[in-house]
Amino acid sequence: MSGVWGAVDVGNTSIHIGLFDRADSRPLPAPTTTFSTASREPDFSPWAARLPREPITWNIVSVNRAGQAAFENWLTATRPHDHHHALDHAELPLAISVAAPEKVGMDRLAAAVGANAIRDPQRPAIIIDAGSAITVDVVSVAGAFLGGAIVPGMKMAARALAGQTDMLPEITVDVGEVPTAIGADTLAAMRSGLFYSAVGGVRELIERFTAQLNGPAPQVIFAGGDAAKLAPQMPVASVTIDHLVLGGVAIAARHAKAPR
Ligand SMILES: Nc1ncnc2c1ncn2[C@@H]1O[C@H](COP(=O)(O)OP(=O)(O)O)[C@@H](O)[C@H]1O
Ligand SMILES: CC(C)(COP(=O)(O)O)[C@@H](O)C(=O)NCCC(=O)O
Ligand SMILES: [K+]
Repeated sequence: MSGVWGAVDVGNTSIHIGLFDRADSRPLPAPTTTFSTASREPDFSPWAARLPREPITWNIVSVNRAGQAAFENWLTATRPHDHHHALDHAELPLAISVAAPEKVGMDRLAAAVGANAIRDPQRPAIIIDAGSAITVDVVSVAGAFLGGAIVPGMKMAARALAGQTDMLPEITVDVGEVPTAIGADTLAAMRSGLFYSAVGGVRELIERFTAQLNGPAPQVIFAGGDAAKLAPQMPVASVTIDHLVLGGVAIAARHAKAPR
């Protein structure tokens, strides 16, 4: 058995992969190596040379079946001695207080596992995973996943504007760019609308979740490709943890009864 395990987060934009040291006993383990590739037509080859020779066991959370199949096929073809396992909600060390836990995205649940490992146990947490979609979710003071909200991500909203109009082009909202609110041309107006509607949406959801929880102030935790754009715009303090989902997967692997 190798001293590392692999964690894989298959989202709708990216496949994020991390290697974890099995001896990492921190509440939220951090990957020693990470690699990301596009979910659509992923290319794992740049990474293959960096993997140890010994067989690795991979735990996967996926919300994109084609991306998951591409990873599993690559593994079978190039690393036939490795094992892979797609985690199920029931395998997570997490109470899931919704009627249909099997329907919740495993990335949302793995992020909740990660959040539970780092939050103040006296406070609930609000988790914003700003990826293809922006999910804003809650774990209670007791650590249970309560659900949340799902919003189109900025890139998705930009594609929708371009795809469903005649005159609007497809634009990107670049990292580090804080648009002028009053856009003086089409592109500037789109940039403003995409950015501030995402900012405002997340802010409103944080406020409403906080009011509904009606207890100690929630801790706010950001993750995902657009976290760096959104977190600085919030009126509340937050932390951004890039490896929240992968770390949650590593915790699940650590808690699993059978050695993986
Ligand atoms: N280099 C990049 N490639 C693709 N998307 C990026 C990049 N940098 C930031 N993003 C933003 O991050 C989002 C995807 O985040 P990610 O966490 O990879 O998503 P998912 O978990 O859905 O796969 C995109 O919607 C886009 O706005
Ligand atoms: C909400 C999501 C699309 C987010 O996916 P992502 O942005 O990480 O690619 C994904 O978690 C999903 O498909 N969830 C299933 C439905 C649910 O969570 O209720
Ligand atoms: K997401």
